[in-house]
Amino acid sequence: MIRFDDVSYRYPGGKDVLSNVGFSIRQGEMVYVTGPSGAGKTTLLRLIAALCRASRGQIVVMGQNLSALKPRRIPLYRQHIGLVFQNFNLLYDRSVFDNVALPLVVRGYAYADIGRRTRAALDAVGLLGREKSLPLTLSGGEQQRVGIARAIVTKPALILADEPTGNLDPEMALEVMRGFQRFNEAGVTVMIATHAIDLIEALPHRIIHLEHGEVTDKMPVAASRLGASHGAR
Ligand SMILES: Nc1ncnc2c1ncn2[C@@H]1O[C@H](COP(=O)(O)OP(=O)(O)OP(=O)(O)O)[C@@H](O)[C@H]1O
Repeated sequence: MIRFDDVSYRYPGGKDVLSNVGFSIRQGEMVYVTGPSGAGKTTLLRLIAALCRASRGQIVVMGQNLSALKPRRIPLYRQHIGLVFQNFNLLYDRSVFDNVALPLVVRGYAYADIGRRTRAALDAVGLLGREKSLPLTLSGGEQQRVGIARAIVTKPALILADEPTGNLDPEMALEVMRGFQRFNEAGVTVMIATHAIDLIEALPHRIIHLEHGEVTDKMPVAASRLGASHGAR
């Protein structure tokens, strides 16, 4: 589904923020990208979403070599990807329904299809009853679930989520992570950049851990376990 071969990336005028990164992800996998602030997690997801282009190396996603992807083909490529952001990126003067329906409207779906698909996406995140609400009348966890419904409404093969629980309390964060798990169980490949090591320890996971822009075997340790080992001493 995703293959990185010796990929490096530098922002214009800067130094490498990703260096010689290599990994592959099979269709249907659920992968967390971890690492300290500035390690390159967001950059990695941006490369997969074709929001930027590798400076060196090769990235192949869903059979598409991204270095060879023509700019005019990028919107079509992105139709297969659902993007979820930390700050929800909702339109606050539009209803929950309108927010979720937006990708379908942009893509010119028929009116009846828009209603059916939007309600199915809202149902999948447990928000069917809130379609007429404005986002600000929802809790943080519910707003993030609106963002997730919008990301899945086009039935993407791949979901990329950048720190999706960063603005949520632990209970809501777990609920959101479990939602991603359910989509993964339905066959969607999911990749989530997160600091929330404690949270993902409780969930089935594969981790790609970054340090200073490099993939490393050195795994993060949950704060809860650090506490336990201090207690044992
Ligand atoms: N637009 C930009 N121009 C120049 N440098 C950038 C830009 N965006 C990010 N960087 C740098 O690239 C490095 C990796 O940033 P990135 O946002 O990918 O890290 P991250 O692991 O997602 O961090 P965080 O957990 O804080 O979100 C950082 O050193 C950052 O300062």
